[in-house]
Formats: sequence, structure tokens, C-alpha cells
Amino acid sequence: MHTLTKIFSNKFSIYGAVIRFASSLPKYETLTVSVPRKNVYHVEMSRPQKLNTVNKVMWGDLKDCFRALHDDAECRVIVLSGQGKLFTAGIDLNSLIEYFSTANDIEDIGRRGRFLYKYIKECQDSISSLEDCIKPVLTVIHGACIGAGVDLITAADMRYCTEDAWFQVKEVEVGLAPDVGTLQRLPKVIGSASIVRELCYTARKVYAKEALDIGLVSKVLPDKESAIAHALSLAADIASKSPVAVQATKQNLVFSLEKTNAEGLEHIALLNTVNHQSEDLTKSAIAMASKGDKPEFEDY
Ligand SMILES: CC/C=C\C=C\CC(=O)SCCNC(=O)CCNC(=O)[C@H](O)C(C)(C)COP(=O)(O)OP(=O)(O)OC[C@H]1O[C@@H](n2cnc3c(N)ncnc32)[C@H](O)[C@@H]1OP(=O)(O)O
Repeated sequence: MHTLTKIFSNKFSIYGAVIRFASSLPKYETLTVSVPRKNVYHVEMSRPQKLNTVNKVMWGDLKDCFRALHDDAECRVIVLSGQGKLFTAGIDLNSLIEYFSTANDIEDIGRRGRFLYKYIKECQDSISSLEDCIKPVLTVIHGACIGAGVDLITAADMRYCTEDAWFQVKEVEVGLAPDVGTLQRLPKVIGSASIVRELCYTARKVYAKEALDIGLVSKVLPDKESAIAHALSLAADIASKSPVAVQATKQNLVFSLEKTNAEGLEHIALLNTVNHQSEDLTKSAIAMASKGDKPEFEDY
């Protein structure tokens, strides 16, 4: 057997798959990032002992991580999951209490309002970083996905869950109206205003089978291991395609959510005015026409 392993500065390649050394990956206190497949990045919420609850540090880490991956040319697809017994139990209620108590210490209503507004906007930015990231984000949900978890997964591109998974828009039960994305994105994800309102007003749990029936998830897998394997395999398939084409597709899908068809069409026409000149298109077309090998694409 000839030598198939090449050493680079911060990555190595085995059988053509470039794997980054863990030491060269970004580090976060509440997230773990790995590269299990070529160009596929796995982000895991890693506060299992705290049920992956979203505290102040995790709000910041999520935003920093997805912004970094947006700019990382080697990263083409991201899989997001949670370590431990469940995906996430939502916002860390202790950090929520701390935040309210800090707000209450501010005497003036105007200044208190400014403080609260800034906090909500920071949390919104953190969730929106998944949608703003130009790389497709697949989520794998096991156990429970509560409150802020629903905000998080609805900002992602695709959702897969395990048979034991359940989802809960729990905010009204803790005296809040959801304010970091669920009310905006869930209706677009599941398409039934009636079901969205029922879930948001009652805070009832949605179990895996119903989640599949209403289109919240694309597929239910038996357990976490098979769900992660399924997501990684899909991610690897997407990562093997032209990153120019995949990323323009996400950009235009996200843009078109808020726009008329005419505006969406104009946007993709402008994007493709540039992208039709990409070598990816030529490579793909030649491979298709000649029934040749699957093309390899440069990082983007
Ligand atoms: C600007 C605002 C932005 C975003 C707002 C988002 C709103 C939300 O996210 S609302 C949803 C908040 N989350 C919850 O209400 C979940 C509460 N937890 C539970 O219902 C349960 O813990 C469970 C997730 C169903 C798991 O149950 P179980 O397996 O029986 O474990 P427990 O014994 O209940 O919990 C273990 C341990 O974790 C602590 N904990 C659980 N959830 C939270 C939480 N969200 N925040 C902080 N701590 C949490 C729980 O108190 C236990 O702690 P011990 O010290 O071990 O007792």
C-alpha cells in the first residue's frame, strides 16, 4: 500500500479527505467543534451537566462560532447537536433570573428599557447567526428541545430527531412571549398558522411523530447515534457539491423568505450573474455531460 497520508501545517489528508487537527479548530467554553467528514463541521453544545441550557457564555459562543464558520472556507456544511441526555432545556433560568435582577437594580425606566433591549437583541443575533451563516446547518435533536432550543432549530436549514425527542415552545409557561425567533420562523417552517398558535399559546409538548407529521423535522431516527450518522451522511453529500452553488442556494432561499417572488428572482439573477462564471459550473457540466467522475471543488 502506498503512502496515503500527507501532513500539512494544520491539517492532514487520508484517502483524499482533508481533516483538520483539533488544535487548529476554534475553541469555545460551551461548544465543541470537530470535523468528522471532509468539509463537514460538527458543532456540539457541550454543557451536558446543565442540560445544554443557554447561558450568557453560550449566547456569545453560538454567535462567534457560526460567524467564524461562515468565513471558514474549508467548512461547507454544519451539523449541530447537543451532548448528554438531551438537545437543550432552553434558556438557563438562573441566568434569566440574574438578568432580571440586574435590570431591576437600574432605577430609571428609560435606562432599564435600554438594558433589556440590548440583551434581547444580543440573544436574537446569536440565534440569527445560524440563518446568517451561508453554510447549510443541519440540526440533530434528541431527548428534549425546549424554549430557546426551538428558536435555535428553526433558524437552521434542516432538522432530524430521534424517536425519544420532544419539542416545546415553553415561553408562556415561564411568563414570556418568545422573542428570539420562534414566532417569526416556526410559521415558515411548519406552514400551519393554526398549529403554530396552538403550540405557542398552550406550550404543549410535540413528540417526534407529530414533529414529523407537521414538517418540523425531516426524518425521525431510532436513536442519537443513527440520527447523527444520518445527518453527517447528508452533510457529506451536500459538501461534495459545488460550494458556490450550495451557498448561493441558501443565500437566495433565506433572502426569498421575506420577499416577493419578483424580488427573490432578481436576487438570484444577480448572484448567478457572477456564479455562472465560476469554474464549479464548468466542472459540474463537463462531469455530467461526459458521465465522468464526480468533480472535486475548491474551498470557497
Ligand atoms: C431574551 C430571552 C431569550 C430566550 C428565552 C428563552 C425562553 C426559554 O427557553 S423558556 C424554557 C426554559 N426551560 C425550561 O423551562 C426547562 C425546565 N426544565 C425542565 O423542564 C426539566 O429539567 C427537563 C428539561 C424536562 C429535564 O427533566 P429531568 O430529566 O427530570 O431533569 P431535572 O431534574 O428537572 O433537571 C436537572 C437539573 O437541571 C436543572 N435545569 C433544568 N432545566 C433548567 C433550565 N432551563 N435552567 C437552569 N437549570 C435547569 C434542574 O434545575 C436540575 O438542577 P439540579 O441542581 O440538579 O436540581
